[in-house]
Amino acid sequence: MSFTLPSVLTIAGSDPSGGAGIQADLKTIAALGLYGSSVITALTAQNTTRVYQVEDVSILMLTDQLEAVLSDITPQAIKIGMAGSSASIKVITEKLSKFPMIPVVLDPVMVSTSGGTLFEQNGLKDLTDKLFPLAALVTPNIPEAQVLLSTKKPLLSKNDMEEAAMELCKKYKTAFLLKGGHSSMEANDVLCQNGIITWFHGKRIETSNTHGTGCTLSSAIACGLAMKKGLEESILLAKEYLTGALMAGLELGNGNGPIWHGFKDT
Ligand SMILES: Nc1ncnc2c1ncn2[C@@H]1O[C@H](COP(=O)(O)OP(=O)(O)OP(=O)(O)O)[C@@H](O)[C@H]1O
Ligand SMILES: Cc1ncc(CO)c(N)n1
Repeated sequence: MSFTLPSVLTIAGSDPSGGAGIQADLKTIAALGLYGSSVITALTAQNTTRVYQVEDVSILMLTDQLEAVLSDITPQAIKIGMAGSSASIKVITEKLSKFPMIPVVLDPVMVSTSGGTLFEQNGLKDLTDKLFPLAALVTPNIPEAQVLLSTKKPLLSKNDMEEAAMELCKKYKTAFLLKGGHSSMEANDVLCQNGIITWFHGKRIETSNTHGTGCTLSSAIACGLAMKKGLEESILLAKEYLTGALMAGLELGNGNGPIWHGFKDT
């Protein structure tokens, strides 16, 4: 008996400790029952405690990876995480613009949970000018939203988050899910789509093992879109999966540990 599966492509950086980046994305996609392919933008040497080193793959290698995957196992949705340099962003934009019908979820990764820099700010203009217009959804956390809005305002209250999501939506003319993991409230995320605000409520789980939560959420949303679910339903399902993976209570590593992507099977 043969079968096929919807496929999700992740374009992101590698995390050798397995909790974030490409590794988190592929685990999420497999756990949700879809086929995952991956294009690596950068290698990182990191673990749950810190980022040791970051090295972009060559532009030629990035180009060939994108061509190899897109010409063969064309995905039904794409997640972009750590985008790499301005030059990488240009290649990704050029290749993806040939597939305008594939929905893109863009996680504008800037800093790791452990505090390491994963994106050079001089690439910011290319990220926002070139990649944002390709995205069906952009998923910043609170510090990333502050950078994108050029503000130091704390964005801690419900009202602050709603206003920031609205401003992001207006400024960059696409949908934004502002994630509340870094707020002092429950783990609530706010969506602004076409000027309409929708909240996604999540219970805050008392843990410091949150390495890769953002990567997991964005790739899970891409899975929903690949299954032809609407944006709101995809976010709801992604939050539910992420909450389960956090609640599983995995303890690994000496820092902000990973979550358990395989919790559904145990
Ligand atoms: N302690 C927690 N309990 C429940 N949900 C959480 C917790 N921390 C974060 N989340 C959820 O995880 C998702 C990612 O949010 P967060 O703001 O932490 O993103 P991030 O900083 O990009 O993640 P990452 O750690 O991968 O860089 C959001 O849906 C957020 O609500
Ligand atoms: C490769 C990579 N992408 C994203 C993040 C953000 O969690 C990380 N720590 N590492």
